[in-house]
Amino acid sequence: MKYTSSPNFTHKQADKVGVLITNLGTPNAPTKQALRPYLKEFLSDPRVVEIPRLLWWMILNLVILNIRPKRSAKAYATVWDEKGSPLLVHTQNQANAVREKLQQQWGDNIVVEFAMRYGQPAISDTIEQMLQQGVRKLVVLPLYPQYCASTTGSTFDAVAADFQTRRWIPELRFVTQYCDNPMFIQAMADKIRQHWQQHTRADKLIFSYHGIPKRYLLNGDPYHCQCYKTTRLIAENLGLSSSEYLTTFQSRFGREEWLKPYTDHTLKALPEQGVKSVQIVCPGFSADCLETIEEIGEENYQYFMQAGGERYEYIPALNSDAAHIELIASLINDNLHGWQGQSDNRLREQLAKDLGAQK
Ligand SMILES: C=CC1=C(C)c2cc3[nH]c(cc4nc(cc5[nH]c(cc1n2)c(C)c5CCC(=O)O)C(CCC(=O)O)=C4C)c(C)c3C=C
Ligand SMILES: [Fe+2]
Ligand SMILES: [Fe+2]
Repeated sequence: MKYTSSPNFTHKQADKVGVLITNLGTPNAPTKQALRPYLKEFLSDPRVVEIPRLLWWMILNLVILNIRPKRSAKAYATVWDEKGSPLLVHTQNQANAVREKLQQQWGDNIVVEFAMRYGQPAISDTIEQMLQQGVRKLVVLPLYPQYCASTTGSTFDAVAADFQTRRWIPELRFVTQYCDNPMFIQAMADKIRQHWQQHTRADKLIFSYHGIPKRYLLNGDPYHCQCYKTTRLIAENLGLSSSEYLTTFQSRFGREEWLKPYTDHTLKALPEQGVKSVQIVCPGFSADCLETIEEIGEENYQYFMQAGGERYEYIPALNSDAAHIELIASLINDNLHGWQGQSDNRLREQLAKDLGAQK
């Protein structure tokens, strides 16, 4: 059979609304053996590395996958704890909290799950599980505040690839970005204010976002623009003047030029310019992960201090903060219009009765 069917379907089954929260994904363990398949899946995605396939296949398989797994495993080992990868743990906690909140509001006709674009739990397995529970309307919310083809676009590809295999696809709503959502901006600004209250302010506030190749921006990706918009709105909310903050881009991969200014270069240069204390915040990451805990919290801390810096603080991601859960629930509620009512289910119940009566 070309298309998968819906074997458990009965006419009596109530239609459910599904909410699928996604993030990037993480290896199963901080080991070379676990890093290899994870990096292979991630870096084979043509949305992530836009290089002619044959050339990239050779570079990836003959060079990168022989070097990077060991190096990355070492980095992951520094952030891993007894519960596992921070990204997985935070995403799981976010989904649990959002589920509790939305089910209080809408009852158990709403199904909330999370999945990862790469690794587990996989998007297609999770969609399958949700459809088995009777989900006929699906909201997908990738937890990337700024749209990027490599992350958000790729998540859409994974959902679409799953649908291509199905006979009966659900209704779909897909959130592409929330870089300027007032609740997001407020939550980020409040997080920074709370940090200031506990630690006082530093000379500069640095907004560091994950980079992408500059070529993607020149080819029309809105990510760079949306990162700057997020920074501007948070800075306005905090009443900062332009000399009090900077936007930078971290986590370069490969040799080509990425979005500038680079976070590491900036931090190495600031002490010489008289900036001895900095606070770093990463509004592109909805959960703390390797790139914030290790790269910003440890690696870049070393660069700044070794260059003559005196004080360096990382302000954590929103993770499962109450304001973040409120924001996520609100983004979902914005996408439930016309879906939350009981009318569909009443119609279905009526239909089931009618069919019963015909027998
Ligand atoms: C937040 C948005 C992200 C963008 C944009 C992004 C682009 C991007 N990333 C790579 C390569 C790697 N990224 C890695 C880790 C990683 N990346 C993001 C987010 C974005 N990436 C997150 C949240 C994480 C952390 C995952 C975790 O498990 O904690 C890695 C793996 C680690 C390593 O080996 O360094 C790679 C590789 C590219 C090429 C890219 C291009 C657009
Ligand atoms: Fe990345
Ligand atoms: Fe990194």
